[in-house]
Amino acid sequence: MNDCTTDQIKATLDHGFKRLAFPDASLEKQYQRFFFDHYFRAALFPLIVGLAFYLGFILADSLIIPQLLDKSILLRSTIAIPGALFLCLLKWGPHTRWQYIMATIVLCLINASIVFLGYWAAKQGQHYYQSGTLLVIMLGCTLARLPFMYALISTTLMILSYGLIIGIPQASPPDIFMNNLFIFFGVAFFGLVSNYQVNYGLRRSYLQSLLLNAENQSLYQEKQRFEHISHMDQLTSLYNRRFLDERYPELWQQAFNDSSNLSVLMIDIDRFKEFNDLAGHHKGDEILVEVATTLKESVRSSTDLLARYGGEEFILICPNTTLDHAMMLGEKLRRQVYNQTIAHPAGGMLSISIGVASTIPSDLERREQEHLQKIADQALYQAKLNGRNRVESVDP
Ligand SMILES: Nc1nc2c(ncn2[C@@H]2O[C@H](COP(=O)(O)OP(=O)(O)OP(=O)(O)O)[C@@H](O)[C@H]2O)c(=O)[nH]1
Repeated sequence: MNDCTTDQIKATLDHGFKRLAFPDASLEKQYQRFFFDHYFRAALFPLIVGLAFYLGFILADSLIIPQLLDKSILLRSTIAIPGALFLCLLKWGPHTRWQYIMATIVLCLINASIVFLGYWAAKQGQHYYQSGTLLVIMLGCTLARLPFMYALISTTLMILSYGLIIGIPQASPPDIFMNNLFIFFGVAFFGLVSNYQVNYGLRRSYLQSLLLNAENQSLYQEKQRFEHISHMDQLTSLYNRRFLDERYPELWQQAFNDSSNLSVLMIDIDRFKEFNDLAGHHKGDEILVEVATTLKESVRSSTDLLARYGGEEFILICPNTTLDHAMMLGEKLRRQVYNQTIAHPAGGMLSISIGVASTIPSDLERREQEHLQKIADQALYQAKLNGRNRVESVDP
């Protein structure tokens, strides 16, 4: 993206721009690059066909001016062959204004060769060739896809060369010359107006596409933000139950594929009702956040999934973790919370109880997945029965 803000782009679109240039220099530079890569370079194929067409006129030369055929073949191939080679080089060449200058020179040389042929033919009494300039003017203004300034320069040079080569030596009768000149001016005017309009429209479309991109990007970011919010528990900033329900089957599937252990730890704050009753709900909320933060800091966030299961209960899913390791982790978490030495208003320190279950998934049944959580819940119940502030497990 450029340094230009969407507001600046909107302002440029609303107020327009003068002389086919954006007021912002970096935007202008970026557009120039876009124009060259996606518009100017894309004109190569029709231009090469145009050159082949120009070369094909040797056939007409053999009928109209057979006595000048040698000259025509030499002239046309000296211009068409290097011209085509140059156009091919454009395809891979870097973006510099020399590319436009060279394209302008090729167009002017084509025109000059036609005017010279016209000059020689006029000496033989033939004036058909002079209208060839019309085609080249149109080519320069439209198909060549030149920026307006280059189209203007090439068109001016083409008309000038016609005047110098045919007009001054009076190769054609004055009425034919004047008639042609008049038509060339008319065609140049229409061609240049259309070139200007196309270039202006192209710039507007470019700005609109930038705006659209920026809007799409901000919509995408908003979507990501909403998705993130919808997956988070507002109070504790842990994942919520909805995210757990989405992610748990994926972790199960992964463990099933790898034939590895998946462990579930159900974590519950002990005597929390009493805590709330004695210290107040607000203080209870603060403690919930504190415990959640301690748990979060103690687990591997890259692989383990820690979520608020509901109320004062948390769940930790650990992929690739055996029951022994899960028990050790549970013990570590229990100690971390206890060592925080949060005083319980009813006496003693605040603690947590943890129920652990682990299995290597043998199928993908939803019932099986829920079963592992139920077992961990039973283990938690067991920990409460055995006096709280403990870690218990039950074999699934
Ligand atoms: N402050 C606060 N309390 C909550 C929140 N969610 C649930 N609780 C409370 O947590 C308490 C849970 O109590 P119980 O399920 O009876 O369990 P307990 O008192 O912790 O007892 P044991 O689990 O047996 O140790 C209830 O009083 C709920 O109101 C919350 O978001 N904030």
